[in-house]
Amino acid sequence: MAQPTASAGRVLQLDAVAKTYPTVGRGTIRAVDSVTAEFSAGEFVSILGPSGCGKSTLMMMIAGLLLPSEGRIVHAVADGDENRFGIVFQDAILLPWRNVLGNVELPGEVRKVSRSARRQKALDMIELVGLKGFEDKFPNELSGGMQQRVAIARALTLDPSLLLMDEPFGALDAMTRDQMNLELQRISLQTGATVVFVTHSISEAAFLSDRVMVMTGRPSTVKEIVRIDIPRPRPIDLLSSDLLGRHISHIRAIFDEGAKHA
Ligand SMILES: Nc1ncnc2c1ncn2[C@@H]1O[C@H](COP(=O)(O)OP(=O)(O)OP(=O)(O)O)[C@@H](O)[C@H]1O
Repeated sequence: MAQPTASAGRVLQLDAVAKTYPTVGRGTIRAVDSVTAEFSAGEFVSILGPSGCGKSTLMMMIAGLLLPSEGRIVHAVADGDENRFGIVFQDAILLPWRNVLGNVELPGEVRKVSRSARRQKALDMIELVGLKGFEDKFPNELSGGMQQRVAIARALTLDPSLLLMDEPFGALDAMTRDQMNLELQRISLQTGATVVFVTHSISEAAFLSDRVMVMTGRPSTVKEIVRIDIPRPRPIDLLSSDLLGRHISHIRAIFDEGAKHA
């Protein structure tokens, strides 16, 4: 039977997606409730919501790692294209016994990409994330920010059309986080990948995104989608500008209202 495809120009559609978890002896937990949204090619969209509202659950469903209880998720890419996602989590989750090059080459190895092709791609991605010269280092020789760069390089190595990032910079200090935001902006524009980015940080979401999906408290649904109509790339000092400040205040008001929904 033919699979449904996303409408023209869309790489991803969520139609009334919901998730209810069973629990042991305590009934069920409704984590996500009727989320409907569309994502266009090359867009950077943040999912912003209070702690525990169901952001990771939504992300896992988009990645196909968890089935929705209701609704449907439609990807525009051909069915069976296993390279469509790159995923980056809060922890870099690198293999400690492999060096940077070995970690970045791993997805190519798993997919049986030829040795020379996967090595060249890994070297290109290592350069893209600013780690040229660190190919032989092991994870324990790298800072948290550098480890996350390796995780991003690894996620990009199969040319995903969709990059899913679940609080990738949540564990980093503020200055490293600003720097990583700039790097991610550059990388996303350079690769043209659609990025879906989960964060708790209103300013990070506003700075990086074309659109910010503000979620309510649990069960999480879309409170409002805010468009940030400032051309990308954006300089880091935009963070202290009135222009972005107005967007941040607007999002904060929606966020505070949505959190009460819990
Ligand atoms: N496998 C599971 N079984 C039962 N409940 C779960 C499961 N996974 C998540 N939950 C519950 O679903 C709710 C949403 O969890 P989720 O991790 O998606 O939220 P989140 O917004 O990503 O949280 P955080 O902001 O803390 O990262 C939480 O109440 C959580 O306890």
